[in-house]
Amino acid sequence: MKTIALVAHDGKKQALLQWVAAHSAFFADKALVATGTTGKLVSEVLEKEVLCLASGPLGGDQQIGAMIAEQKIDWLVFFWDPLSSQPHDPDVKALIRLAVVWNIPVACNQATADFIVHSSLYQQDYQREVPDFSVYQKRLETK
Ligand SMILES: O=C(CO)COP(=O)(O)O
Repeated sequence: MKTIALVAHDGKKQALLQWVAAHSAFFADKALVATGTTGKLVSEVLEKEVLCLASGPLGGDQQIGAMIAEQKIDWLVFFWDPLSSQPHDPDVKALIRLAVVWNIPVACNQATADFIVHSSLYQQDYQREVPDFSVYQKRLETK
């Protein structure tokens, strides 16, 4: 079963909930993980169990990042708010960075999230690339 992580900043929660509700059938056979407040709301909307981690500002983004590094998350939907500053901005960046490092699909807006849901590529068994850390090592050696 695929595991999807869902996260939304306050200014984007309504957009995420509307998107989730519009795709409720898609989520029927998916395991869901989310930051605290997002997870509670998604669970109410979908009437489905969601693993709710800590709230974002209290470490929830970092917890999801750790799960990505442990290869427990198949894709990330993160509706971050580009119009408000966040006290935990370093955590937000770190989460997006880990999604890129581990090459999981990451959607930061509804258009991209729709593409992922409808992607035929995603219907196939998605082959996750293991990051090549030798690149980082070489960079360190040339410093
Ligand atoms: O702040 C968040 C992500 O950076 C979201 O946290 P909540 O889901 O707890 O509101």
